[in-house]
Amino acid sequence: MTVHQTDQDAVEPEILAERDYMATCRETLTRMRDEVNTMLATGAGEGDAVVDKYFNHALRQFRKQFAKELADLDGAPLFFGRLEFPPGEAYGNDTGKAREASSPTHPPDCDRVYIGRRGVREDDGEPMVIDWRAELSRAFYEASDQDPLGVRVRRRYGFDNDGVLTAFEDERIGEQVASDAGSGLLAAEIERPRKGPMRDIVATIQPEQMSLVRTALESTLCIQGAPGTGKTAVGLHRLAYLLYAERERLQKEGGVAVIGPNRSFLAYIRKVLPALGEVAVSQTTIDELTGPDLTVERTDEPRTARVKGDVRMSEVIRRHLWSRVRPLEETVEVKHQHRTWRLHPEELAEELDAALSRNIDYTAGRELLTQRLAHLVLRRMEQAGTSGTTTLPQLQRNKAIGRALRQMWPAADPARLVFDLLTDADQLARAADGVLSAEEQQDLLLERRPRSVKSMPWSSLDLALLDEAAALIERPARLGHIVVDEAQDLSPMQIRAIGRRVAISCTVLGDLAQATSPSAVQDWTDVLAHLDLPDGRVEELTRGYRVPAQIIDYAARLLPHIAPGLNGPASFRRVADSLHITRTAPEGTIEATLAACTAALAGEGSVGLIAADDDVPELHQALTRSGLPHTVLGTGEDDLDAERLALTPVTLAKGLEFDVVLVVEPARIAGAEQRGLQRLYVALTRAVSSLHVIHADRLPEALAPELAMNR
Ligand SMILES: Nc1ncnc2c1ncn2[C@@H]1O[C@H](COP(=O)(O)OP(=O)(O)OP(=O)(O)O)[C@@H](O)[C@H]1O
Repeated sequence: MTVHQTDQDAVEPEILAERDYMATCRETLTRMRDEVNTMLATGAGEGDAVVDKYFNHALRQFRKQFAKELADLDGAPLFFGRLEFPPGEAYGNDTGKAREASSPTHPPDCDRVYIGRRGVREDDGEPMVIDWRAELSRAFYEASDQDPLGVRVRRRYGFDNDGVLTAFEDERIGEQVASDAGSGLLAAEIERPRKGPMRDIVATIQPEQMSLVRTALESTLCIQGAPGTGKTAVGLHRLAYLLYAERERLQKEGGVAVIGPNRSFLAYIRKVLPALGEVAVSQTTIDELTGPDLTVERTDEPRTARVKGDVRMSEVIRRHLWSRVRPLEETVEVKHQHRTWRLHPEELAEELDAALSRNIDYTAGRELLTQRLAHLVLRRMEQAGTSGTTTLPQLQRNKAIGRALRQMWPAADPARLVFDLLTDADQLARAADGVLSAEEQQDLLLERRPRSVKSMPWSSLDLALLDEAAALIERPARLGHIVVDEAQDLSPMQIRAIGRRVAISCTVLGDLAQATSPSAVQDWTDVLAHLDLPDGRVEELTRGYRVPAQIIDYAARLLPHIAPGLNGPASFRRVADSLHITRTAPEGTIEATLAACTAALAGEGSVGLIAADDDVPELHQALTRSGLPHTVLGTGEDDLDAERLALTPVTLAKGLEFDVVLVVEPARIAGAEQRGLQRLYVALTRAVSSLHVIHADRLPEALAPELAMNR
């Protein structure tokens, strides 16, 4: 492998040439975007304003979207790799492009393919940069000595913090020279100081990750992986890939969505898909999905949470809803045009049975019954020769039929249904008989019944119950593909809520060792069953990229206590001096923390100060008093761009990462909840470069001081 690097004084001619080509590509991209904007402004190609109104609207929408996709993102490099093929192999021989020494893509002796975040084309349509998702780009990630895929040389570029091309590594494929090609640039990319939200990994995505990214749309994947193995990155890149490969089909099936645990997490990942050219993906939390107009105001006790999250609740809700449907014991008198038609109880029961036997959802069944009752009357009228101009819709609006329907098949409100189950022991007992034990029913009931449904303080798990009820009443709209991150914390009922919205497939990401919710599923096959996608595959990522070996080994001491069946990841990197543990006197913790923050801010990159939720206000005050600028996560906009130091309540730390992490008082984190050790494992695995643990209280046993040496 040849590595080329600029030094300050002399820039290699080849690097200069590559920079020139980058500049040309950038100019072309700007031109492409300007053209689209001009077409938008002038309405070029649009038809008549009245006759072609809808066509014009669609064309404008398409162009607006395209202009957004062509936006040049913060000067991100337009290509990050290059492949050399024998002449004619990549582009064919009749591309209309003459082979000349000066042409970057068509020199005399080869075809060169530049790989980037999006495709860039010359005015005549010739490709200048190929989208990383195109078939031609596959070889960049997969070509090996054993299977060169036609590639002679693979080049990877290195960039400085301002996105200026400063280095490249060449790898001759098929020459069987042992090398760790790309690993230098991969380590540099991982260690590049962070500021603000997560970035894409498209330049350095690894083979084991790429094979998951490129898995066909039909396949549902559950990806288990230790912290920092790239699950989130893989999920987001898979979505970008699927949108490229199957855009029309996905649009037809309702589009795509990403579901994350909370808004802080979504703020953290929000820039990855736009950087890959995908600007229109909805990113939402599980609570927003299940309770779009409601706010979570309460957390359930672990015992209650376990019952509420349990899949048996679906049966309780189903029974409760359908128990409202019942035959009428009295005759219904339908008055129409001065005559009265009588519907007797046995006829009503027959119509009800017929509607029920269709097995359709509650609202559709209700409509069907109205129709059948109206039809029954109309038939009578016809038999008597008195139907005249009477129509079915007229009879459906008849008051007596409406009243009968309200008694036999009352309209249902999901909030009311769940409210009744959680506050009325008798109604719950009827619906849960033989499904939940008496103790479980007791665990479900609220201690004090709120005055009305409107004043009910809902918990996150309640929202999944509401969603279950709502879906029985009327099926929700579906999406082509859904990516679910941090899925280890979802309850079976929450997973069902996602499953019923999936039209084609799902990518589910998580780490069972990081499960902190008492109602969480225990295993990935159960997740697939609750999604109703039993043919999905469980995959595992085992190579850790984020966390240096010393830190992950330290955190992994907790694994036997929190997830005995799981191994820690094999870390890709060791970073000298990456783990520090400081024991202070109780009155010295705040001071030591402030000193550690100051020291961390003197270096580069992001700093995460992670503490038990209850300790955050005091730390916030101390940081403010000391004049240390910081963001407190979970308090509004979660603007990770604004400050380098993020004070992070530990319950919001999942999925995030920082160059330097300070964890304050592990014992308080571990002691704050039933799965506190899992929570601590999450906190200890957020660091890219260094972890500093500060404590006055005794450390949890697995992290005992005699084992925890400073390194
Ligand atoms: N191939 C790669 N190239 C460069 N960086 C990578 C690669 N794979 C992962 N990373 C980086 O490693 C870090 C961890 O990735 P990610 O957040 O996707 O991991 P995760 O498995 O979801 O972790 P967690 O379980 O903690 O949520 C991120 O900064 C990501 O950019």
